Amino acid sequence: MLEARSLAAIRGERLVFRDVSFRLAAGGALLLVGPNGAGKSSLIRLLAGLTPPAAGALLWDDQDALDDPPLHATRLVFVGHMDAIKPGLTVADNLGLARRRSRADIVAALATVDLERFADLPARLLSSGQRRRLALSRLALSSAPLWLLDEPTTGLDAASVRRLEANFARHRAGGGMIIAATHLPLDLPGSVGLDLSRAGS
Ligand SMILES: Nc1ncnc2c1ncn2[C@@H]1O[C@H](COP(=O)(O)OP(=O)(O)OP(=O)(O)O)[C@@H](O)[C@H]1O
Repeated sequence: MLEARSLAAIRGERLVFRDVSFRLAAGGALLLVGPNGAGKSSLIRLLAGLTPPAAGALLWDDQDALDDPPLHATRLVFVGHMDAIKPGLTVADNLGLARRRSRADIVAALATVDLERFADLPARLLSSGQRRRLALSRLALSSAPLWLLDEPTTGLDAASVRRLEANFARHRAGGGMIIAATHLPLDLPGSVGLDLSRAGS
């Protein structure tokens, strides 16, 4: 169970949001919405433990989640909208970079986003939507329960969005949790919406 209690974020000198509270149980999904600048990315970074909250608390199974940042990092995968892809490496080597992975695991992860036939292509040759899919294939390499996704479907074609939605459904069926910020329609059945335009000062 992930629980946010009255979280607030300050970026620069500005209070971006305050009093953001929610609970997310195993299998749950939370959709962050709100206009540009409402603080969706700021909240995701905070939930990922990348920036501290200005106020409030984040709990994991009733314990302070941010007390032990390395432990919190093992609970989640964060796919931000900067794709963090090394253009000089092949598609497969981009996935094997952080930890040694077997070729079979890498190809299986690429297959979740229909990129396996591009495994040996330099990543710089991918289109922007394919780069996005490569970033999203990292989800399949992790067993972390919490997926934090910033604009996951930007630049994706309709078939890729549907494939991603199926991946989301599988993750949730196995007890995983999803928090996604998006401006685009995303089919996350039973998800809860959190509108950050109502959480400003
Ligand atoms: N590093 C930073 N330093 C100062 N201000 C920042 C920083 N990052 C973000 N901000 C400000 O924080 C506010 C919230 O930004 P954030 O990126 O969280 O919004 P968002 O809801 O994700 O927007 P978008 O829909 O455009 O992606 C904005 O006013 C932005 O200018």
